[in-house]
Amino acid sequence: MGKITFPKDFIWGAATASYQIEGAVNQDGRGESIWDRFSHTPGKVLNGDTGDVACDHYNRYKEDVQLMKELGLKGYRFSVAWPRIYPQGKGQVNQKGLDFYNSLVDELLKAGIEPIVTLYHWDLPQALQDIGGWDNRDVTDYFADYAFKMYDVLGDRVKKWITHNEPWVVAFVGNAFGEHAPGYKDFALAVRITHHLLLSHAKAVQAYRQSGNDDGGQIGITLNLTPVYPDSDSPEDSEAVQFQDGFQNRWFLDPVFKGAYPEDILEFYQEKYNAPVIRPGDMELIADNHIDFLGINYYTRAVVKKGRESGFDSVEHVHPEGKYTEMGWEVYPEGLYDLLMRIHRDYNAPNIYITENGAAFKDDKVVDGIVDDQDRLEYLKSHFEAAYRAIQDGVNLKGYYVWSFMDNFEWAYGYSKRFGIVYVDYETLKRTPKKSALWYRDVIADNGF
Ligand SMILES: CO[C@H](O)c1c[n+]2c([nH]1)[C@H](O)[C@@H](O)[C@H](O)[C@H]2CO
Repeated sequence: MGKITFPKDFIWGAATASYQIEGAVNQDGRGESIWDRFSHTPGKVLNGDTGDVACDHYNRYKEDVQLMKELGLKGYRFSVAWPRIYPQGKGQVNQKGLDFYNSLVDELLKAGIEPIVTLYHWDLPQALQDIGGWDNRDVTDYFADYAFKMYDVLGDRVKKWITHNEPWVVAFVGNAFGEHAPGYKDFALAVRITHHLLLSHAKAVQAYRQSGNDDGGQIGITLNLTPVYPDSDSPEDSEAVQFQDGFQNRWFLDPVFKGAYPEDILEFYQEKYNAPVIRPGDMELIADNHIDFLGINYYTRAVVKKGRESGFDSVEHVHPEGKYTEMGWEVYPEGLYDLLMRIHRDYNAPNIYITENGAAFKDDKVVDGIVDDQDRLEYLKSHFEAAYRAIQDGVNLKGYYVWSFMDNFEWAYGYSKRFGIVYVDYETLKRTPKKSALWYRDVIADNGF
């Protein structure tokens, strides 16, 4: 592909999340989160790593924003730690927590960087988990109250909001697979939680419309969407694709855009798990609170075939020959094009932002003190090209936030996986742009490559 130039005002950014970078977990009145509890539980996180210090962004944010400015970032996606605002999840507000995010937003605006704020990126206040967490329907109201507080405090300057980051991961990885906080292995619980997450999303959108701070503002949700391909053209493999696409993608896309769960998956869940628990009015609330944009986190595709067991959910993942990242995820930029075109075609999405895309690689080659992450540079370049093709074919893609601005706490993998375009030395906490960051700086300056 020759030189490409993205649309004027395309937002080139980078993304992070509170628990993964902030550290300072006991500073300035922050309450405990489910990730504090989970990471401090032996055996849950590789090497016993925790987010206690992470990148110490809470104390180094001015330095980090300065580095973002030097790289020329147009946008920065970060999340608010709910336990910094409401240490008990509700009730007493922690002013020092509000002060931090107020100051961070001011630093970003001074640097000419537009903030896009995620309200929930997995660090639920432990006090709410102690009363059932997302399985307790009351938590949907506590989330809306927390959201309203953030709109009130930051809404005059923050004009792009994301209610949830990846409700599928929150529900299933944390409550069905047991690999994330709070660590349950109960599929029916996970299905119930998906409904409460979507309900809380709708209530947070409603709160935004009522906040009086939504003038010129936009609110959306970020979904981890994975295009699914069949291993063969057999009817069995097509059925496996139908389930996997429904389980991972349509279960969230349909309610958000069409106000109803996909019939095939709903029927399957009701029969097998007697879930979700939907009250009268719930679907109308979800249907009536439209989003202004969809955030898409894209990393890789899925290739599936019918599994050995019987049943709609009998799916086996296939791993084709090709290049893989350190997470074992196939490098498949075409999947981003196919996904964007599908969302455009099937859901007529309003504005779309890629709210996360990036890769973990070994980062073990250093030239003149700079990590020579050519593999990450090429990963990003090929995905930018796929995004560009989608824009040329009519997709309303308005921005791209690379995951991640800097190396950080990679959940159950701890600090063993590096996604950053900026290298973090965890001994000294020194930040050093990698080759990919210096290349990205030029892409941003030229609005293309
Ligand atoms: C299939 O990947 C998921 O969509 C996904 C990947 N990632 C995510 N979601 C999370 O939003 C980030 O907090 C992770 O650090 C990041 C890298 O693992």
